[in-house]
This record gives sequence, C-alpha cells and structure tokens, in this order.
Amino acid sequence: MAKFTVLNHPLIQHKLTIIRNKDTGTKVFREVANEIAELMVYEITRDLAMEDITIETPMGSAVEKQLSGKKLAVVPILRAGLGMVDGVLKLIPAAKVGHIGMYRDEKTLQPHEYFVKLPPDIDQRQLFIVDPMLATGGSAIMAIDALKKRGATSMRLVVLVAAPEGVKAVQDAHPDVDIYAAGLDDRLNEDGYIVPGLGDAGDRLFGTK
Ligand SMILES: O=c1ccn([C@@H]2O[C@H](COP(=O)(O)O)[C@@H](O)[C@H]2O)c(=O)[nH]1
Ligand SMILES: O=P(O)(O)OP(=O)(O)O
Ligand SMILES: [Mg+2]
Repeated sequence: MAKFTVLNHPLIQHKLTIIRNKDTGTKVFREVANEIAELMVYEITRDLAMEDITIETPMGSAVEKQLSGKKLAVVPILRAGLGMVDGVLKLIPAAKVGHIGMYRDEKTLQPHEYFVKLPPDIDQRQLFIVDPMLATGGSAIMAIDALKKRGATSMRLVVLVAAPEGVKAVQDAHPDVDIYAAGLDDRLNEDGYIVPGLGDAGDRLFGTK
C-alpha cells in the first residue's frame, strides 16, 4: 500500500490557510500556492539518493556529497497543476517538465485527457506529479495510468488538498505511488468539490469563471 503523508510543517499550514480564504485574490493565490509547493518538495526530497564525490576546495581535496540516482521531472496535471510548477523548479531548476492536460466533466466527474507531452526519457526519471486538488482521485489515477503506459516507473503524487475518497481511490489503483498533501479535508460535496477545500483551484489560479 502506498504511503499517504500530510506535511504539517507550520509554514505549509499557515500558507494553506491563506489560499483557502475566499478573499485571497489571484496574485497572492498564485504566489502562495507555489511557495507551498516549494516547501513540500523540500520535505519530500529528504530521501533522495546521494553519492560521494571527491572535489578540490581552495584548501585541498575533500570527499563530499552529491545527488545520485534517477534524474527528476515534474508533471503538472493541467491546468491547476501549473500553479505548483514554479515552486518545484525553484528547488530543482534542472528538472524536466512534462504536461498532462485533463478536465473533469462537471456532471459525471469523470476526467478527460486532452494533452500529453513528456520528456523522452520519462522511464529513467523520478516524477513528481502535481495537482493542487485530489478530489475523487479520477484525474490523478488517469494521469498515473498515462505515465505508466509511457514507461514511467517511479512517481510521487503531490497535492495541496486531499479528500479521503481521493486518497483511497489512488491507493487502490496505484499502490506503488506515494501521496503527499498539505491538508487532508473532510469530504467531497455533491458536486465533487472538496469541503472545506479552497474552491476550484484552476479558476482561482487563472481568474476564470
Ligand atoms: O475542490 C476541488 C476539486 C477538484 N478540483 C479540480 O478537479 C481535479 C481533481 O478532481 P478529481 O475528482 O480528483 O479528478 C483537480 O485537477 C482540480 O483541477 C478543484 O479545483 N477543486
Ligand atoms: O480538473 P478541472 O476540470 O477543474 O480542470 P482545470 O484544472 O483546468 O480547472
Ligand atoms: Mg478546474
């Protein structure tokens, strides 16, 4: 069974409260969503593989650490996932970026894929799939399916707010994909929105609707 972890660092929790607030406008929402993504990635990369390397400092030779293992990539689920990419890239500027476009049918809540563009060596990379909201889990499950179909083997799902229903659905469908959230909320409402949540993340990020 995949792990589900809520990152309850005080800075993450404080910033999540800011973007939950309905009075927070587009500019601040965008900035703070990226700040949370940055803090989350800092927390979840603690276990990245390291290796020793011998370097020359101005004072002589030293054996020091550098990252080893798989290269990284970030994969936002469009549109809303775009709101986390800059935050991730601030810490991992060399990461490649893949895109998966998906929208949820408002009535059926079923996800529909409309775009996939990935780095060619996706099978060699550790992926951070980002989407602010894990609601029914349908979008994340379909995105992970799309990535696996193209050879990806190493993935983590990073969301700002998760609903229990979505966490269970992803864990059942993809027990090999660990999930990280800034908050775990109570439930979904009848329209498939997370309560209390923060509303429609894509609309709040881009000022639509
Ligand atoms: O409160 C919410 C719930 C969902 N979204 C958007 O929907 C998808 C995730 O929905 P699933 O039901 O898990 O497929 C997510 O990409 C968000 O864009 C939302 O914004 N707010
Ligand atoms: O999942 P949706 O339908 O809310 O898509 P978007 O992220 O484009 O708002
Ligand atoms: Mg949306």
